[in-house]
Amino acid sequence: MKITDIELHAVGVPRHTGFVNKHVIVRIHSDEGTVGIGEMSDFSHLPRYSIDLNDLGKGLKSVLVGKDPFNLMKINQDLLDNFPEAMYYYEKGSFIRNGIDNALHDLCAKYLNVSVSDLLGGRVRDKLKVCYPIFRHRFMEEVEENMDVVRKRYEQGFDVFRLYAGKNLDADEAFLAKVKEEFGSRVKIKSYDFSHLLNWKDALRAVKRLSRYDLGLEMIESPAPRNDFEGLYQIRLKTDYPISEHVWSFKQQHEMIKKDAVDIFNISPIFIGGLTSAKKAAYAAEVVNKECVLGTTQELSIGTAAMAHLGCSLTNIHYTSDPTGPELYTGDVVKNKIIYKDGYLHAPDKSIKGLGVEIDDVLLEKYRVPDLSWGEVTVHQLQDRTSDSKE
Ligand SMILES: O=C(O)C(=O)C[C@@H](O)[C@H](O)C(=O)O
Ligand SMILES: [Mg+2]
Ligand SMILES: [Mg+2]
Repeated sequence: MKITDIELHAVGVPRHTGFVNKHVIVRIHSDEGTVGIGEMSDFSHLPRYSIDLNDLGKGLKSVLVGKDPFNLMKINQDLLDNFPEAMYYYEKGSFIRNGIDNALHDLCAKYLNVSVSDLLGGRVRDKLKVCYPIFRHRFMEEVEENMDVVRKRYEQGFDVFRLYAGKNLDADEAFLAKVKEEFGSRVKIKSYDFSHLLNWKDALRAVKRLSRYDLGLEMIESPAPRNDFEGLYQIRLKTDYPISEHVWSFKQQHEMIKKDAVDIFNISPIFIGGLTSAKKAAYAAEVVNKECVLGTTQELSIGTAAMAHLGCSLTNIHYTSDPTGPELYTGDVVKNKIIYKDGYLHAPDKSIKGLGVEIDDVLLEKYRVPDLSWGEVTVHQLQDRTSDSKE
């Protein structure tokens, strides 16, 4: 089989917070007539430049057209040559590689008439426990807004949440106290995510203060600046809570392994550049006896389906994971959205070939945007995924 063409479609999908995220939906065509779909998720992260999709399409065609899609390892090497990994969390080249790699998995699985799960080593589970994100408080009045989010999502079946913390500890503390008072042990807050905003000592002080409201805390995420391996190591020695960090490059993961800087690797195909690379990162974690959680950039259903297949194939996931994108957005671009029930992300049925989701062309047109250009957004909005313009 040979790749014959690549399609890239930019879409802008609003979240329930009003924040609009731009993604690129991928189609990879082959000379067998089989078409693979993928998703370059959430370009709406800093740095504040945008990619010209016409130029990107030409570049990807020059790399991929004529190649056998089953040569996944070689194609991933070629993609890395063209879109090298960087020591940066939101490297857009990783998003590009991810969209191509998950589309190639869809294409190959469809050609073999199997599920993507069968290309990833099969399943150890059919669903993943996940948590709903509570975005960062900047102002005290956001506490009640976030309590409403917990109430609404609890009614929907989510009983585990994660808190982005550290900008307004008074508000964080007030929120946790309210959750404990109103929900008791019915709701769990599985992590405080400091998003690399604090140095490790400030994060440690915040952990000591907020863990007075330990509502089932599983981990502390990103409690030091990006690539501060010493800082992760220091806080890891000084708190009983497991430390987790996102994996955004193999060099970074290697440094964290050498430093013994974390307990948990937070692995998302989007940040490491695809399912193929995410498997490598998860297996490296297993080799050094570290746990993984499936992270997220908050993908649409195509990207989330790829992550569900991956997460259900991994043996070293025992904490609550994060992919809830289809529940955060007001829309999607597929005919059959990913299913969440009782706080679990359900992987697509293995009897459905490929990723198990199908593009809805009407919705694709509904959400289509001309490019990945930036609108008027503030750093606060970008960091906390909100349309609220209070500064
Ligand atoms: O765990 C994290 O860190 C995130 O989920 C980062 C968020 O910014 C995510 O990428 C989002 O877009 O909500
Ligand atoms: Mg995080
Ligand atoms: Mg994101």
